[in-house]
Amino acid sequence: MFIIKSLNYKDILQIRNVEIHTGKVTTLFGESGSGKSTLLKLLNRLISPDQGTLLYENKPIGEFDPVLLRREVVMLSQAPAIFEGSVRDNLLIGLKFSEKESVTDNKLLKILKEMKLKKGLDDEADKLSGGEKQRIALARVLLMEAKAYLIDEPTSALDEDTEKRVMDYFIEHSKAKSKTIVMVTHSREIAQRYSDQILDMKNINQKRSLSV
Ligand SMILES: Nc1ncnc2c1ncn2[C@@H]1O[C@H](COP(=O)(O)OP(=O)(O)OP(=O)(O)O)[C@@H](O)[C@H]1O
Repeated sequence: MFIIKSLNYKDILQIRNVEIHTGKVTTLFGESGSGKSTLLKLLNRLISPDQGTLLYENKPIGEFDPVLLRREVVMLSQAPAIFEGSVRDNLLIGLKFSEKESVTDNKLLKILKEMKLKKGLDDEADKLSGGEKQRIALARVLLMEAKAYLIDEPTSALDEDTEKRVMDYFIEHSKAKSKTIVMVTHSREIAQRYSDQILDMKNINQKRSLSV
């Protein structure tokens, strides 16, 4: 799905050769500041490389319309965006952005259950806890049925048990539909449990690894 060669972004990231495969889980693992979020932003065309090759579906990513690209390659950033309004509004907003058909309350209730969220669809979203907001954001992304999900520490605010249940569902559901996942985590256990490929950011970022 993505091919990266000799990529350079400012003094932050240098990647010689990385391939991110369709339908697989690729995990970016590494110390704080190693460029994990920067790589996700490159894959979503929020920023562009200074040098090198970044292909999406075998075409330079710069040739894609950014809005259309972001409907296919959906990013969930570290601090989940929660808007004023109800839980329902917040779940459906991704579908609106993608200009996709809305879904029934039953489907929304089912996904809340899978996310282990005991909240009603009419509850106010900005009153939710940090971990609840993360799960709403994750559910919103899942509902979009995009081709790829770029998820940046999506469960960092959850307790271990809830994190495992939510991630089990997210990964199983996505894999069953051949979605591509690129995720950032600081948890070695999460990385090992779910990944088809783990990119050690110290190693792909050669400049940093040489200086270590
Ligand atoms: N636009 C920018 N201009 C200059 N420096 C930046 C920019 N964006 C990020 N950086 C720096 O690049 C480095 C990598 O940032 P990034 O957010 O990608 O790291 P990370 O691996 O995701 O870190 P964390 O695990 O702490 O979230 C950091 O030192 C950060 O301060």
